[in-house]
Amino acid sequence: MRYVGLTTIGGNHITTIINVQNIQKSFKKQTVLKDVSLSVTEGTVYALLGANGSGKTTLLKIITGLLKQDAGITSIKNWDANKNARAMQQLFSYSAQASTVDDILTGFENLVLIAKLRHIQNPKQVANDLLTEFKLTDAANKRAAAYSGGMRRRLDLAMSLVGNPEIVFLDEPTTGLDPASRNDLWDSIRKLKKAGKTIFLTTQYLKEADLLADEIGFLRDGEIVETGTPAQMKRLAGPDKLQLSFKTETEQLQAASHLSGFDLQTVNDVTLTVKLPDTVQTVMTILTILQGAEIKPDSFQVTSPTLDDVFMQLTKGA
Ligand SMILES: Nc1ncnc2c1ncn2[C@@H]1O[C@H](COP(=O)(O)OP(=O)(O)OP(=O)(O)O)[C@@H](O)[C@H]1O
Repeated sequence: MRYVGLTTIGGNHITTIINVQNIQKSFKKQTVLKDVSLSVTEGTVYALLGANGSGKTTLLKIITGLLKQDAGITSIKNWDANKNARAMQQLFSYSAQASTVDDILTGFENLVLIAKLRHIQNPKQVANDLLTEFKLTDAANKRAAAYSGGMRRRLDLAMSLVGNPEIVFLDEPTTGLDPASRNDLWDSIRKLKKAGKTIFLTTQYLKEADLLADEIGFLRDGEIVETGTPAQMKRLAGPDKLQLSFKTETEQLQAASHLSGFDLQTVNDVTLTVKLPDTVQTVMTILTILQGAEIKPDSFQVTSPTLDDVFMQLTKGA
């Protein structure tokens, strides 16, 4: 087996498994990808973060050989998508935004069908194992049409794992899911990583990238404008904030004077925000100070930086 970019750090081999160099792609006159380069290390999770229409799906399709680039090179384990498509496709699964689940079939039948199409031995056993793994055993014999959005996405992911691929590509795996289903899917993705798989996912959610990824690439205006670990990205976006609302302006002013040692901003006559260098600890300290001063906020909430905040930071830096 050939590898790209094999290096050794402290006795451990670090292997670049996905390599993308200077990719360009336009649709007619619209340039979608100007010049995209990235690499993904074997056994890690890479999150490609970007807004609607930034070109995430286009890049994913190019890396997986579903779409041809205008210029540049991509490879998976040194197989070039345009020259070695068949060999390369054995290595990965691709879970697109549009589900491949067949509504007329049950969850079990969907999995068996895929296993048979891929000439997997013992398709029923494979289907049952995946149903267990993705907590779908109780719904195994229900038609997929009756599945919730979260169950359907889990089934879709299970189907993509038939054949045990080394690399899993997921295009916006949790878009449209409710928070509970999103959490379930995140758990499934973490398990895949623990099982040693390399995962390349696209997302619009900074939080998703933060929770799952080892490395994040931020795609904007056809380029990766920032790359880094979740911690580095979050530093770029700024800290969490505590928003405190009071019943009266007097209370707000009193609170502000007691909290003068913090990084405060006045939103309006009754609302303050406080930057939180260490979210939990700082919130506890602030509430303790207010309690000591007998000032009770009318309401409070912690907000985390959003993709918009990262955008704003990156725009500032541009
Ligand atoms: N086959 C195509 N023909 C013409 N334009 C296309 C085609 N595929 C994508 N585009 C355009 O390329 C741009 C990027 O689309 P893409 O689907 O890659 O973005 P995305 O970041 O995945 O967006 P989303 O988060 O909405 O899925 C969009 O403006 C889209 O309309």
